[in-house]
Amino acid sequence: MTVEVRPLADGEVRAAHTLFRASLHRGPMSDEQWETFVDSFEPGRTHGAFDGDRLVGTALAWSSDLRVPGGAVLPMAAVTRVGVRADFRRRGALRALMGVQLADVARRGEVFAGLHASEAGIYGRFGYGVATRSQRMAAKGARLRPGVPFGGSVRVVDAGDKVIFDLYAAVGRAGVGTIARPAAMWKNYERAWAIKENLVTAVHTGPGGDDGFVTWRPVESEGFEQHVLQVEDFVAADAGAAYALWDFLFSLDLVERVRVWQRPVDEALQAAVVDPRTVTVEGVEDDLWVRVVDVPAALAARAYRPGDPVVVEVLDPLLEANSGRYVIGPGGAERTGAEAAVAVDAEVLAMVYLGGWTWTALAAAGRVQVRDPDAPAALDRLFAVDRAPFTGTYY
Ligand SMILES: CC(=O)SCCNC(=O)CCNC(=O)[C@H](O)C(C)(C)COP(=O)(O)OP(=O)(O)OC[C@H]1O[C@@H](n2cnc3c(N)ncnc32)[C@H](O)[C@@H]1OP(=O)(O)O
Repeated sequence: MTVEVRPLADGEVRAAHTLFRASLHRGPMSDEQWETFVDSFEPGRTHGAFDGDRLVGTALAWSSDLRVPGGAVLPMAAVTRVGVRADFRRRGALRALMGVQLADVARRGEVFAGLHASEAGIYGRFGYGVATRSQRMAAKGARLRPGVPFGGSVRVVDAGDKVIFDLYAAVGRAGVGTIARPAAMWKNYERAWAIKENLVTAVHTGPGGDDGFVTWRPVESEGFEQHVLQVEDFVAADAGAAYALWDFLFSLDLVERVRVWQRPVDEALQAAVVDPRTVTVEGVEDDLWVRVVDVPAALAARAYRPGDPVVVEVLDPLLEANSGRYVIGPGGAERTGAEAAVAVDAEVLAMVYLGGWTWTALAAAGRVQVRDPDAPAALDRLFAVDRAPFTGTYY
């Protein structure tokens, strides 16, 4: 038995979406819901896996991009809606989908693929690694300390106001690890507005104009006096805008707790509040899983800090063109015939690429083959970044 994978025609996409929803134990969309969703597929980028003429699995991609250390922005396929029929699991449908999809991403000249994983055990085998992480936080009775630098004003905008679409592109992309949000990604907002979900958005205006926004769903916890604000989206151009939005959230009436599930791991909210115990870090979790699809292009595009050059061998049996040795130094990276000081697979390369993990830590964990014991520390000097990489866009 072989599974065949091909791009789906527009008329086949609804069946694929129903299959994907079933893989998450959800029922099909109503016609009304589908109306608001149908154009969230990029033509030619939804793949189907077939057993004969029966659709057994699906995966899609959107055209996005990724900011890398040094500031370059490189094309990235945002992969999502991956699912296989319950009665066809563990028969190679996902493997076939991943193979065809990654080849398609490479053919399109996209340097990366990126996804959010439902389970952490799935995607490493296909060369995806945890490139950015985020912290999940809850605040109860929190107040910012006097002296936390922020200002400006916050306004609540009407449901359906698309001001945040352009605002994200204008102010949300400064950090390493941030990605473009193609129109299809905003469909979740449009769908929530269309079916009148209680999704509230507030925008911060700083000295230079609008520079951040936060979106939340209020959930009643114990009576109307005690709501939990579940923050879904939190975008800020800088720390001043972020603290102004935190201050606004903390100040709202009839709120028992504010929960935010994705903030940068190096945001020091506990140090910015009067009582650090009013803010709980509930977990540090994988954010974006990245697959480096074009290793020479990716290595050449990011910036490196001063230090001695190091030769790294990349082992990538799935995308064999990436395999080989690269000399990496302050001036850039290129292929070399010289002997390698370390060797890594595609998953580990993705983990260190944006600076979210150090080479020394991954070497200590047995994830880097070390041939020269000085090499991991030398690579840490080259790959160092100022801020922890953070994506903060869930899709
Ligand atoms: C980006 C996103 O959309 S994330 C959402 C992913 N989808 C889901 O979680 C929905 C529920 N799950 C499913 O639909 C399926 O079980 C999938 C997509 C996770 C896997 O599909 P399958 O067709 O069963 O995978 P396939 O048979 O190709 O397995 C390939 C390999 O992955 C492994 N694998 C598959 N699923 C899992 C899992 N959940 N955890 C760990 N390993 C897994 C298999 O054991 C196999 O390993 P091997 O290469 O060492 O033999």
